[in-house]
Amino acid sequence: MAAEEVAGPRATDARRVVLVTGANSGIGLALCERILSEDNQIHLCMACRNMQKAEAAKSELQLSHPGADISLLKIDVGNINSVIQAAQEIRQRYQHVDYLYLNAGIMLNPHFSLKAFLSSLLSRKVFTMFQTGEGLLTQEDWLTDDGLQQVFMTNVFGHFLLIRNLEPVLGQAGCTSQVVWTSSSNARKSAFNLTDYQHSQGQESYSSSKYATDLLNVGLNKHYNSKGLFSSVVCPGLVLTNLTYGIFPPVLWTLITPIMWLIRVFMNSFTLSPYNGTEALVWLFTQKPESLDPMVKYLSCTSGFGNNYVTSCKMDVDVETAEIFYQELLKLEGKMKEKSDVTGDHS
Ligand SMILES: NC(=O)C1=CN([C@@H]2O[C@H](COP(=O)(O)OP(=O)(O)OC[C@H]3O[C@@H](n4cnc5c(N)ncnc54)[C@H](OP(=O)(O)O)[C@@H]3O)[C@@H](O)[C@H]2O)C=CC1
Ligand SMILES: CC(C)=CCC[C@@H](C)[C@H]1CC[C@H]2C3=C(CC[C@]12C)[C@@]1(C)CCC(=O)[C@@H](C)[C@@H]1CC3
Repeated sequence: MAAEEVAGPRATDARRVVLVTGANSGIGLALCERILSEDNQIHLCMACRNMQKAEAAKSELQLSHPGADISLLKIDVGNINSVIQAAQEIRQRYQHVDYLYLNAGIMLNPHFSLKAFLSSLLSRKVFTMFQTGEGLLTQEDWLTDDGLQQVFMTNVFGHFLLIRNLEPVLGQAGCTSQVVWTSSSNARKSAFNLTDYQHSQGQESYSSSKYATDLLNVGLNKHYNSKGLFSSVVCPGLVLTNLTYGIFPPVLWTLITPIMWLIRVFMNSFTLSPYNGTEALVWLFTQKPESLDPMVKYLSCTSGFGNNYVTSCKMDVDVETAEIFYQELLKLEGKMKEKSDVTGDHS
């Protein structure tokens, strides 16, 4: 194992540990950069699935923050064994994880509906459409090797398993931990179904997974606040990253950038750059977790003049549904554990 992989704060070390999933690009990488600027005394753990990309991102950060204490961790949140192994590694490395940014996420092969776009453009729904993307996108989805829906596994369940397996290092007496999910304003109740929470039937797996994230946030706060673990959800706004380059190619986004700057005069959700998009995530880093509202989503916003700020909006979730969903996830966790025990798959 490389020296940097065993490095990390020990029992006597007062440095705060910040772990970010999907840290090698887009919002995750910008978040790492901004958190190091906020506090250069932290220990940053970049949790990524591709170690080559992770090394490149780490080198980039060390150029802008020489001397920063950064380590890498391999995790594929779309794979159960990888999550369990990564959690084991984290428990060995750290006594306590102070911030857990659950940011890795995917939208598989999105299809844009020009017809829906044009009809919304001429309707009263135009603002909602630009803010949430509602009705404009459908996506594909497929099964993982574990037999779960890929988008659900990556965006929701892999991260849930990570939290469950990190219990010993999250939220200890007198020492809280904060979990921050990169959710989305694209989360929609009507795209989510408790009887098909993996979204195997529909074509809006992304909306469904982000709504599931919002529900899970409520469930986690209910079950873990008393243990010192606090969870929040954030929407970074529309940000140009590899995720949005799956909708249109970069050149097309570049061509419509002046239009998007114009839209931003009327809509604060067009944050556009990863730096702007991380505003709410960085703001949460500076907040007392006990003061946060589990029923709201924190939104990164950028004004027409390019100033960043944070707002919040009440989520369309109810505690009963959140609890039922939470129990479903526990059942699924048990089922997957049983399956791996039966197959003897402990790799
Ligand atoms: N861009 C936007 O407008 C918005 C994005 N978001 C959310 O922000 C988050 C970050 O996305 P964004 O920065 O835009 O997109 P990027 O594609 O740039 O970043 C996604 C990150 O997640 C990683 N990732 C994907 N799948 C896995 C996996 N199975 N295991 C581990 N890591 C994985 C990617 O790694 P790799 O490089 O190896 O693929 C990458 O580092 C996502 O959760 C997304 O849903 C929310 C609202 C708006
Ligand atoms: C700006 C112009 C003239 C055209 C772009 C139209 C759409 C491609 C665009 C409008 C609103 C966008 C949007 C998203 C993707 C691209 C749009 C649909 C998201 C769904 C991307 C991922 C998210 O998580 C959401 C927060 C975004 C919401 C807005």
